[in-house]
This record gives sequence, C-alpha cells and structure tokens, in this order.
Amino acid sequence: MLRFVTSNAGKAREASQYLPEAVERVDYDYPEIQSDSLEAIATAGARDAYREIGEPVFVDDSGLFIDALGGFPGPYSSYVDEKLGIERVQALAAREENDRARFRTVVAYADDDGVETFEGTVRGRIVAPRGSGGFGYDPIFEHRGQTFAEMSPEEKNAVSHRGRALAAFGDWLAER
Ligand SMILES: O=c1[nH]c(=O)c2ncn([C@@H]3O[C@H](COP(=O)(O)OP(=O)(O)OP(=O)(O)O)[C@@H](O)[C@H]3O)c2[nH]1
Ligand SMILES: [Mg+2]
Repeated sequence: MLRFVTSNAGKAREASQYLPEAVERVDYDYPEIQSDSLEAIATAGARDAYREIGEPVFVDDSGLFIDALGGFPGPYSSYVDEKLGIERVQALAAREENDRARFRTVVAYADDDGVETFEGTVRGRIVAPRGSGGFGYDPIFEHRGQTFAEMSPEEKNAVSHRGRALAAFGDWLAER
C-alpha cells in the first residue's frame, strides 16, 4: 500500500488508476516552500509529510508553464488558479502569438533512505475552455486536438505529465 499525501482529490483519483499497488490518500496540506523548482518543492514536501506521518509517503507537485508568459504560472499554478481562475489565465495567453505550454509533475517519494523524485512533462497549447472532465487547468490545455477535460481519465493518464511521472515511479518501485 502506498500513501499519497495531497489536498487535491483530482490528483488522488489519477494516481490510484495508475500505480500497481493500492493507493491510500492522506489529506494533509503540507507546507509548500516557495521556489521556482517543482523538484525542490516536492522534495521538501515529501520530507515534511514523512516526518509528520511516520510512514513512507509520496507527494506530487505540478504546474502549468506557458511559453509566451515566461513559464507563468509554473510553481504558482495553484495560487493563480485560486486568485485569478483559469479563464483569466487563458485570456492572458490569448493575447500572445505563441500558444504553446507544458504541464510538469514531480512526484517525490520519502522513506528511511531519503527522497527519490520522478518527473513527467507533456506539451500542448492553451485554448478557450472545452470539456467537463479532469480538474484545474484541464479545460484550457489541448494535447493533439483534445483538451485534457475532453479526455477520459484513462486517455489523460496515458499521455499526461502525472501519468508519465507515476509510470517512472512505478518502474522504480517494481525494480527496488
Ligand atoms: O489542468 C490541470 N491538470 C492537471 O493534471 C493538474 N495537476 C495539477 N494541476 C493544477 O496545478 C496546480 C498544482 O498545484 P499543486 O501541485 O501544489 O497542487 P494542489 O495544491 O492542488 O494539491 P497538493 O499540493 O495538496 O497536492 C493546482 O492548481 C492544480 O489544480 C493541474 N491542472
Ligand atoms: Mg499545493
């Protein structure tokens, strides 16, 4: 059994569909450090959550990086979603010629041996919102003609930043 520490139910749903072992969600909002690096944020979070919970845990730190906006909102994606909302982020991006963006996830796993990180990236374009699935920025992120909110959970996992990071994590767990 794997413990996934996250305040985000959408992330937890995707992880349990993906990993070979059962995933138990721990709804603990660990303090997030301020950094430009998802690796640094996830590593500090996993360490903190492991200390708090006393059992091996993993966390997921993700962000949407819009090329024309210098990678904004990046590590601040959660804060920006809360304060502005995805429509206003899309409106900012729509003023630019270049509509390219990427999603990144860093999964960090902590146990007695320390912290291991696993990364996943997917490229796409920022579009006017479409679709009702997924969560967060999914309706404005288009990958190969479909937004993430128009995909089934399985279709999204097969190509997504999170799916790729979890696949790398799963491979590492299997070989350990
Ligand atoms: O369209 C999306 N598709 C995704 O697949 C996805 N994954 C994350 N996000 C959003 O990006 C921010 C990450 O912030 P984040 O990593 O700190 O997560 P969080 O604060 O929601 O939960 P957690 O930190 O307790 O795990 C949050 O606004 C998430 O909603 C996504 N948006
Ligand atoms: Mg967070």
